[in-house]
Amino acid sequence: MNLKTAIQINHLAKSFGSNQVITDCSMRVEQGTIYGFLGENGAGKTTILKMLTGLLTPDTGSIEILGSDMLRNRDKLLSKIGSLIESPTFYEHLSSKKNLEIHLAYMGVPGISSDNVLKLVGLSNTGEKAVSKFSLGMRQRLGIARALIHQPQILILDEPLNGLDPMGIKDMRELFLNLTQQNGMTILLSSHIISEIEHVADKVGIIADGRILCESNLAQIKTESKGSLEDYFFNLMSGGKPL
Ligand SMILES: Nc1ncnc2c1ncn2[C@@H]1O[C@H](COP(=O)(O)OP(=O)(O)OP(=O)(O)O)[C@@H](O)[C@H]1O
Repeated sequence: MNLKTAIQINHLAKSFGSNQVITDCSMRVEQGTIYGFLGENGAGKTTILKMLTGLLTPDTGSIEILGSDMLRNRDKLLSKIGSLIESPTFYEHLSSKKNLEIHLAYMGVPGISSDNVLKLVGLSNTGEKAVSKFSLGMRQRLGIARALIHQPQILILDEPLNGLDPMGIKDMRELFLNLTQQNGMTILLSSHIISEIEHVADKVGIIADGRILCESNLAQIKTESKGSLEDYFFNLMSGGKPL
């Protein structure tokens, strides 16, 4: 099946001062699929996800989202993206529902009801509780809810499973699979939990020292490397050859 492209980045580079952290990175994420983005600490995952969501500007290279140039059509494209990058910030004194309603009003689109999206992420019972009293996992769930409420076509999630308990991780796995399979959403997510990427991803991209080492379908990795994604990842990190 020939799937349409949701995200295409070409030859992206980014430096902070004299430190080049992203070098000639190209990636392709197909519509309606889950792309798992793996790499060690400091490899450059967040920097790429920030460039995709307009939080950083690349020095060179291009980003196309849903067929449009991100750098030229940033505002229009941002309404089609939901994102959770690093620790989300909220209006701490307000409830989860109020936080979501403010975000939806800011996005200026109809979206889904805050009650429905809170149910999706398992936060229905938080009522009037201020976000300042939320645990790390609850904040992460609310961050995912905020990424979803305006019904984006693309979700970009940087380590969304951080702080979630085992049940929360399982719930999110099911939510991500449902969002792609039932709503046709495209999800690009980074995680250090390789087994979680293995559970949900259609395609995997691995980055090291700011360079994409490989981009392959998970099924192909499993068949051709004759092992788990974890084996493949560790082998690559120790200098093994990509597929
Ligand atoms: N604002 C910044 N100023 C200077 N250097 C930065 C900045 N942001 C990131 N870096 C550097 O860029 C490199 C890549 O960082 P990045 O956060 O993208 O990695 P990562 O793969 O997301 O890591 P982690 O898994 O630890 O979150 C690191 O060397 C980091 O120190």
